[in-house]
Amino acid sequence: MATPAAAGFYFAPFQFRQVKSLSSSDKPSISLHAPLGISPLSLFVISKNPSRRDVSSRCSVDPNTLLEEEEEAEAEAAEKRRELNSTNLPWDTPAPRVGELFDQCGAEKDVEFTLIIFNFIKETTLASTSVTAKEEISNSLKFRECQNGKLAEDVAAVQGVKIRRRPPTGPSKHYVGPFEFRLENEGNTPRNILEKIIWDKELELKERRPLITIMKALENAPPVRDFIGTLKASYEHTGMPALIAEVKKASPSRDTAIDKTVDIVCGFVSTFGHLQSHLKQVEVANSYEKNGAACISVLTDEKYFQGSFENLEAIRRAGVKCPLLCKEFIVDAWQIYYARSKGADAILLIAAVLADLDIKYLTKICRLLGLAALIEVHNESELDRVLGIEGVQLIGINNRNLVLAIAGQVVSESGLFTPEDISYVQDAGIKAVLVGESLIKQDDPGGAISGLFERAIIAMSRVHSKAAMDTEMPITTLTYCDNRGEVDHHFTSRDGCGEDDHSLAMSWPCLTRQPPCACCKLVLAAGFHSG
Ligand SMILES: O=P(O)(O)OC[C@@H](O)[C@@H](O)c1c[nH]c2ccccc12
Repeated sequence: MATPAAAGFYFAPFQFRQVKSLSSSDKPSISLHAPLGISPLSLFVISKNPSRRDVSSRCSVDPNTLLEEEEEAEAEAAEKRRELNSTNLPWDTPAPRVGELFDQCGAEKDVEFTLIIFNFIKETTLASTSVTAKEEISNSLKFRECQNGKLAEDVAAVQGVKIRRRPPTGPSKHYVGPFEFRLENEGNTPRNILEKIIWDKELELKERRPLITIMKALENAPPVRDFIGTLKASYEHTGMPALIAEVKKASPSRDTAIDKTVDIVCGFVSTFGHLQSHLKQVEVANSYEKNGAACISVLTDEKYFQGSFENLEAIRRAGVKCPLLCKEFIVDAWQIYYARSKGADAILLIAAVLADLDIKYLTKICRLLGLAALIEVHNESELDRVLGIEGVQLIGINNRNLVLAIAGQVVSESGLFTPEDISYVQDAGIKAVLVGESLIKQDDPGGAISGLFERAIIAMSRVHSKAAMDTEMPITTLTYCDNRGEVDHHFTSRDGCGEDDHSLAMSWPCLTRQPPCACCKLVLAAGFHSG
C-alpha cells in the first residue's frame, strides 16, 4: 500500500516541502532540519558516509594510506554536497538533470534524503507534475513521507495544528537499573487532555496487528452504508436536522479539561452510568434507530471513553441499519481500515490534531473504502483550513465554541440539550446534528429523541410501505443518491442484488436520467421520495 506521502507533499502557506528518499532498503537515519524561507527552490541531498570497515576489508594495502584516501574522497564528496545544498534549481528542472545531481552524490543507494522546498504553491503544483513524470521516467526515484517527525510537526504547527502528535522530547519515564524515574518538562507533558489522548493513541497503535490481517477481515465486513446520503435523505424526509445519535459510556471529566480546546474537542463529563454492556449499547442503538436517528455514532476509544470496536461490531451485527460513525481518535490510516473491518460507514477526523496533508490523505483512504469522513473543526481558522482541503465532504462544527452557518454538508456537534438548541442550529442553516450526552443520560435514550426534537421523527429505516409489504420486500434503508446521475444499487432489491436491504435513489435528477430499479419503483409508488 502506498505510504501517506506517496505523493509526498507538505503544503504550508508559503512553502512546500517534499522529502524524497532514494534508499529502497534502509529507513533514513539522518535527521534533516530544513532551513525555512529558501528561495525559490533548493535541493538538498545527503549521502551516507562509506563505511571504513567496508573499504579496509576490500583492500590489502596499508590501512593508513587507505584512511587518507578515504578522507580525501569524503572531503570531495562533502564539497559536492555543499555545492548541491546551495544550488537553487528552477522548479521545472528536468527529471534526468535531477537524476544527474543525485548521481554526483554517489551511488543511488547511498542517498538518504532529498528535500525540496518551494516558496509558492504555484511552483509546488507545477513541480508536483514534473515530479510525477519523473517517477515514471525512473523507478529509482521513490518518494516517501518524511520519517523525521520533527519536520512533519513543523509543518503542522505552521498550519495551526496545536496538538503535538508525540512528546517532542520523548517520554518522561526513564529507567536507571530497576528504578523508574519521571523527568517532566514542557516537551514531555501533554498540554491538554486531547494531546494526552493522542500521545496515548500513538502508543496504543504500536501494538496494532499488521495491516494485512485487517485487509483479510475487510472481505467479510458488512457492506458500507451511505452515511452522507442518509443524512441528506433524513433531512429531506423530515424537514428536521438529521440526527446522528451517539452511543457513549463515558467522557473525560470536565475537571481534567486543562484548557478550553479540550473541552471543545472532547466533549465532557464523567461516566454515564447507564451503559454497562455490549448488549445494552446494542439496545440503545436499536432504540435510537426506531426513534428516528438517521445515523449512529459509536465511541470506540477505550481508555478515555470506555468505548470499544467490539461495540461497533456488535451494533452492526445486531442488524442496526443506520450507517455507523466510528468515533475514534484517528492518527493513522490503519485505524480506518480497522474501523471498516468492524462495520463502520464513516469515521471522524479532528482538524485540531491532523495537518492538511493528513486530512487529505486519510479522506482519500476513506473514499477508497467507501467511507464518509466527518472532519471536526472547532474554530474559524480550522474551518478555513478544512474548506481548502480537497476531498472534504462533511464537516462537523463543534458547538462548544461556536455555530457557523456555511454552505455544504455541515453537522452541528455537541452540547445540544433542548429543542431550542436544535431550533437554533437549524435556523443557522444546519441540516444534521450529532447528539450524545443529552440522550444517553436519559433512562430511555431512544425515547428521549422526540423530546429533544419536540416531535417524533419518522424512522427512515423502518419505513414499511404497503407496496413493499405486499411483495414481502422489507424496505429497510433509504439511500440518497446525489444528482451526478449515479444510482447506487449497492443494497438494492433481493432479486436484483441478493441483498436484504433496499435503497432508494431519492434525487429526481438522478431518477430521470436513469430508470430506478424495481425496488426503487416500489418505494416511489408508495410515495417515499423527495420531489
Ligand atoms: O455529548 P454531546 O455534547 O452531545 O457531544 C457528542 C459528540 O459531539 C462528542 O462526544 C464529541 C465531539 N467530538 C468528539 C471527538 C471525540 C470524542 C467525542 C466527541
